[in-house]
Amino acid sequence: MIPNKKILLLPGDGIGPEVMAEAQRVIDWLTRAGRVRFEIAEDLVGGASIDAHGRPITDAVIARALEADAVLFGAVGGPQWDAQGFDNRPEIAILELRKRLGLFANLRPAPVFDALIDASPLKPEIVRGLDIMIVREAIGGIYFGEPRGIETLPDGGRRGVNTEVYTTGEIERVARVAFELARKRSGRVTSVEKANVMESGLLWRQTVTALGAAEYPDIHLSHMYADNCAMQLAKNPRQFDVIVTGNLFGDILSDLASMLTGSLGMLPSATLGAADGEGRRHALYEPIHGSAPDIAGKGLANPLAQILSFAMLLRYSFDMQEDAALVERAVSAVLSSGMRTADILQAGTAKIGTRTMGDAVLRELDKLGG
Ligand SMILES: NC(=O)c1ccc[n+]([C@@H]2O[C@H](COP(=O)([O-])OP(=O)(O)OC[C@H]3O[C@@H](n4cnc5c(N)ncnc54)[C@H](O)[C@@H]3O)[C@@H](O)[C@H]2O)c1
Ligand SMILES: CC(C)[C@H](C(=O)O)[C@@H](O)C(=O)O
Ligand SMILES: [Mg+2]
Repeated sequence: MIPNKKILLLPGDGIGPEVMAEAQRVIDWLTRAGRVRFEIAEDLVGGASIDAHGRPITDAVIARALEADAVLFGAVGGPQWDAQGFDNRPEIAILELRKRLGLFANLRPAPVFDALIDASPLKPEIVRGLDIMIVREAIGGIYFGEPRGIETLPDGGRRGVNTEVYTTGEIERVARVAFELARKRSGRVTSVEKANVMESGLLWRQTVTALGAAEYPDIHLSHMYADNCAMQLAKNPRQFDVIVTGNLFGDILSDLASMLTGSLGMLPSATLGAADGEGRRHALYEPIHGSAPDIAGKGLANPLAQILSFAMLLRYSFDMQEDAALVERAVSAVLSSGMRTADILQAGTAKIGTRTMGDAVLRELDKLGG
């Protein structure tokens, strides 16, 4: 008998548990409908783990994540843990998970739902049908490069150091993910760096160019400096399909891209490792937003990025395309019915909270697939 797939839920802090609860209800709905049978476990990360264990993530949680077929992550962080110090901050949990699971490719799709065209700050004709995919390198670059740290100088001043490092191997493996995705989409990749200023950016450009020429001559590859890319995303996002970029630029550009779709509360992500000989790979799914301390505990958070992250989990980890599409269609239908959390509020729509949005998704699931 095929064993049940194991999913580890890591809700985290702030709005993390609030939005995870709604994703969990979607999992429960699919289970009741007889469509899935998962073994679900849950554990602590971030500030919640600091409170319980003194550390943002324990070895036991890393071991459970390594053993799981997929991890669904909420968000970590919050001002109440600032006093912990930099080396014990909640954010270490997600960085450590990505690193220890070898999750080098962070896929951040930014599709514009038809119902949210008016929620975008850009004109309807610019955002209608827009569907950008940012592929962000997730375990290298300036986030992890050495040397790093803060040191005291002889004159009593201090020096903060971080180092951007990329090897050709790290660049090639994430670029390959972008090229492969582009083959199934429009056949266009834009590679983004600062090759005009940084040696790591120059190596990035040379490596992506060489890989494209050698293995992906059918893909139209272009290059752009990261600062220009930020401007072009706000001005003319239709020129982009797949964007591939490093860790820091990908973090910033995906938050920017989220606003084209109406809200940061809408964007899911998948962070994938390399497949082994049997096609098995580690994977973690999470919204791109954080723990939103300003609205945490108020029941106001938009749970759709978390629910759509679960849909990505079904798609990428379990190849359950129909179930993933069902969840995405339910989200789309909810938006078409005018339901809006405060972050995507538009003229003429009424504000609802996290739970009511979750209820609405379940109702649409009943209608579409019950
Ligand atoms: N992967 C993660 O766990 C992750 C990601 C980003 C930030 N963080 C952490 O989260 C904390 C807060 O960071 P921040 O304020 O810069 O970014 P944030 O993404 O938490 O919030 C930015 C703004 O967007 C709003 N927002 C975010 N998600 C929302 C949602 N689902 N529904 C409605 N509104 C939403 C917030 O209310 C806030 O105004 C920090 O500790 C940060 O390090 C964690
Ligand atoms: C919390 C932080 C470490 C994280 C990142 O910078 O990768 C977040 O901003 C994200 O986008 O997932
Ligand atoms: Mg971010």
